Amino acid sequence: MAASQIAAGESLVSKFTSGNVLILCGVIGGLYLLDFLLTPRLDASEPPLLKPSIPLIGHIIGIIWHQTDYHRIVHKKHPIPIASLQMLWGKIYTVWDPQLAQASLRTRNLSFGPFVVEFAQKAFGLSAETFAKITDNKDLVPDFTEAIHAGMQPKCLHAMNATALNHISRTLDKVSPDDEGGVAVPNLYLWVRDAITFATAHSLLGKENPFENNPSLVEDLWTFEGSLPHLLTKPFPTITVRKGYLARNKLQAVLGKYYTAMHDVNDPTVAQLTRGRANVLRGYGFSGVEVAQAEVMLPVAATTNSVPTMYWLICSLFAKPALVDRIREEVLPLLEKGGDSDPDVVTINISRLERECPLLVSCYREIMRLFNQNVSMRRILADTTINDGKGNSYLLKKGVDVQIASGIVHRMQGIWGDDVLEFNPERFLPPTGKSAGQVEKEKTKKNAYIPFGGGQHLCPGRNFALAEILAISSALVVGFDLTPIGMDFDQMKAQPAVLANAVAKPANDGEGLGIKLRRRKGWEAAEWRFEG
Ligand code: HEM
Repeated sequence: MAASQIAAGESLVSKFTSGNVLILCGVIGGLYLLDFLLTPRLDASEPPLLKPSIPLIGHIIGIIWHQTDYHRIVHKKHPIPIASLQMLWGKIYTVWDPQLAQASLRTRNLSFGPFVVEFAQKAFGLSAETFAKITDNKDLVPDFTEAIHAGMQPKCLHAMNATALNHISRTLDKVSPDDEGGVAVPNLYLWVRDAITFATAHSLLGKENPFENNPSLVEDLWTFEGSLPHLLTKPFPTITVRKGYLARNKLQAVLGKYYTAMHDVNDPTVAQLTRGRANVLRGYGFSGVEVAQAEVMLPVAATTNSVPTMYWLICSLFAKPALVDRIREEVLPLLEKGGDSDPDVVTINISRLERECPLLVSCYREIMRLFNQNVSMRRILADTTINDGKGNSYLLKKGVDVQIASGIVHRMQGIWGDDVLEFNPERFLPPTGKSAGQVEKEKTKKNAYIPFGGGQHLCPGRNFALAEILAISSALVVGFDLTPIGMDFDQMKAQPAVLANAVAKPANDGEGLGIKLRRRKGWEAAEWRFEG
């Protein structure tokens, strides 16, 4: 290349570069000017404003990028009880103090309803006509919420639990007593995921449930679940979220046939939760196909958090053989052998597990504390003042959104102690002392424990999840030896939870950790059954 050509090229590059630098400076300068002009003016009693490091858009980028973990990042930098985060020229409030979190969750002036509506259109791809049935009928969301609560009354809940768990017992019964070497499960997470998803779909949708004869739907369900954050945020989802979009379509199509055939109405094995929700939608003019479009979310809501919780509990228990021994001791007296006049049938009473196995329950709650990073969203319907019980109050203004992050309060060292980041199986054992100091400490912990949200939208499935997880883990602890394959039980890393889930999943869908599942001596022929 001639020297003149090189010189011409260099000058072009330097012109181009200096041009770019000028544009960049202009953009940054413009952003700062806009930021100065557009910074929201706050009332003195509103939560303090935290401006983003990139003017106007820094917090938005942070939340999209880091999802639920963004709260930890900001709170670490600004360890204050509550804040206003600037988002463009508006703001959201974010609550980090346990008492303020409880106050925000409890007041009816802060509502989840508007998010349900906004979420529905994008997540389910509803037509304008179907969406209008939701927005034109102001009572639809409250009626739907009421149907959820009615469907989770103790009698309905017991029926759901019994169906789900007896379905799971089929998975356990499949482990052959003759197979002394044990059954190799290549991926523990996928094994737990599939067993719980099938069982839950069966208990929700009854014997006609489409998953029964079409196991590939489980994969579709989790593909759809994993793509929810993208369906909500990305433009042109038919192209940009192709796999999730197709999986959702497939699920909606099979469920469309299910609801059009009115199985939810006519099959007595369908859960009241499913029937009640569909009944509300039909009452507002939804066709079977439209019910299916919205109700594609039900099996997702019922599994998305239970599955990883079950997984982390198994990993944390079986990483500590001495702990497994102690829990075994706790569970053994509750088992009844010889049900159904069959000496091999072993029955576990689920309600007794909760009452009589404090260590197992403590482990479950500890897993929930450690792996739950739920962010509850609320919109403020009227100006509201909340206080922290220590003399500080904050004004929350109508129309602003609030985020309440459990991942922060669950990991506050001042509340949980120096081992806050470790799995302490005994942390939630019933307190032994009753001194004023201990009572106060327990109260603080109770306020700082919000894995299921709270108030009107407190998770209605929490008792279903508790029963399901305690029952499966007790059968595993008593009847089986689990030996890790690949890595050890305590080596699996969690990926940060995305905003659509409360509980963190294992990295790479748990790849790298399998198990050898073997029946324990003395329990070779056991057939596991569960009752309410
Ligand atoms: C370990 C398991 C579970 C966890 C950690 C969990 C967590 C949550 C959380 C944090 C919320 C939002 C609460 C709020 O914003 O205040 C929620 C809502 C909900 N959950 Fe769960 N959940 C679990 C299991 C289940 C199960 C098994 C079901 C169904 C059988 C279920 C059904 C629902 C429904 C329908 C809602 C929406 C309630 C409403 O809008 O009023 N969840 N869950």
